[in-house]
Amino acid sequence: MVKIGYLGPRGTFTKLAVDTAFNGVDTQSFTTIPECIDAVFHDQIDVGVVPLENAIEGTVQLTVDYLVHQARLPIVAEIVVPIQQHLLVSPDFSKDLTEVSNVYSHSHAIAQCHQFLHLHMPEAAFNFTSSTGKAAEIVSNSEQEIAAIGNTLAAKEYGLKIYKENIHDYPNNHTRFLVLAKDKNIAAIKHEAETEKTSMLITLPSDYAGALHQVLAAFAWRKMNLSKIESRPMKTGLGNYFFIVDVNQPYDEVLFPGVKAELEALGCNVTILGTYPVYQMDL
Ligand SMILES: O=C(O)C(=O)C[C@]1(C(=O)O)C=C[C@@H](O)C=C1
Repeated sequence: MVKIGYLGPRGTFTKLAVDTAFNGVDTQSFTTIPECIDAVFHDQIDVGVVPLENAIEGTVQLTVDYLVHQARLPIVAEIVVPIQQHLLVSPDFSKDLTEVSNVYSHSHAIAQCHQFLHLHMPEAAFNFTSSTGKAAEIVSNSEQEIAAIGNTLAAKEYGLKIYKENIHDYPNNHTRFLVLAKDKNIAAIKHEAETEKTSMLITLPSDYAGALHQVLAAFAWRKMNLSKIESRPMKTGLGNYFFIVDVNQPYDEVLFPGVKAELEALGCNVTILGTYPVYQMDL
C-alpha cells in the first residue's frame, strides 16, 4: 500500500488535505516539514504532503527553502483546500475569552487570526507550535486556561470544545499543499484536476538593470501565463535571490525548452521543479 507522510500530528490541516485527496493509503505523521520531506527523499515513504501557501498569510517559507536547498523532490500534484480556523479550548472551560492566558498554534494559523486575537484576547500570549494539531494536543494535556487555533478535526481528535468558529480575519481562506514523490504515478488522487501547472526555479546570473524584465519577457512573448513569482534568498549573501515561477500550463516539448534555452543564454540557471495537476477540494 502507498505510504503517505504529512505534517502532523493528528488533526492538522495537512492531514485533512490527505484524507480528502487520497483513498486507501497508509499514512504517517511527521512533526516537522523537513522530516516529512526527508522521509520521501530517503525512500522511507512514497509520498509527502506539505503546506506551501496560504491565501491570507502567504508562502510557507520552510517548505520552499527546504525543497530548494536541502532535498529536491519532484512536485507531482497540488491540493487546495478551504481553511477554517476555530478557537479550541478544553471541554470544561467556562470562562470569558479575556481570561485565556496563552494561545497556541502554528505561526501561519496565528497570523490568519491576528485581528481576532487583537480585538478579543489582547492580553493573551502567543505560542508558536509545529502545527495546529500539536497546539490542540498541548491544550488537551493542560489544566490551565489556554486555547489553540485549529480545525474541527483537531477538536474531535483531542476532545476539545470549539469556543468560537471561523476566527480567521478574511473569509476566502485557502491553503495550497504540495504532493512530493519520486514516482509521478504513485499518488492517485480521487478527484478531477482543475488545471495543470509547471513550477520552475530560476537563478539570475548577477544583479544588473533589467535582468528580471528579460526573464519575464521570455515568458511574455510566448504568451505563457504566470500565476506566481516569488523571490527567496539564496542564503549566499545579502541581495542574492532565486525565483520560483509558476506557469499556468503543463510542461511541453516546445515552449518550455525554448524558454529554458533563452534564460540560459542570459546566464540564468533553470530547473523544472514539477509539472502537475491542481486539485481544488471542498472538505
Ligand atoms: O498546522 C497545520 O495544521 C498545518 O497543516 C500547517 C498549516 C500551514 O503551514 O500553513 C496549514 C494550513 C493552515 O494555513 C495553517 C497551518
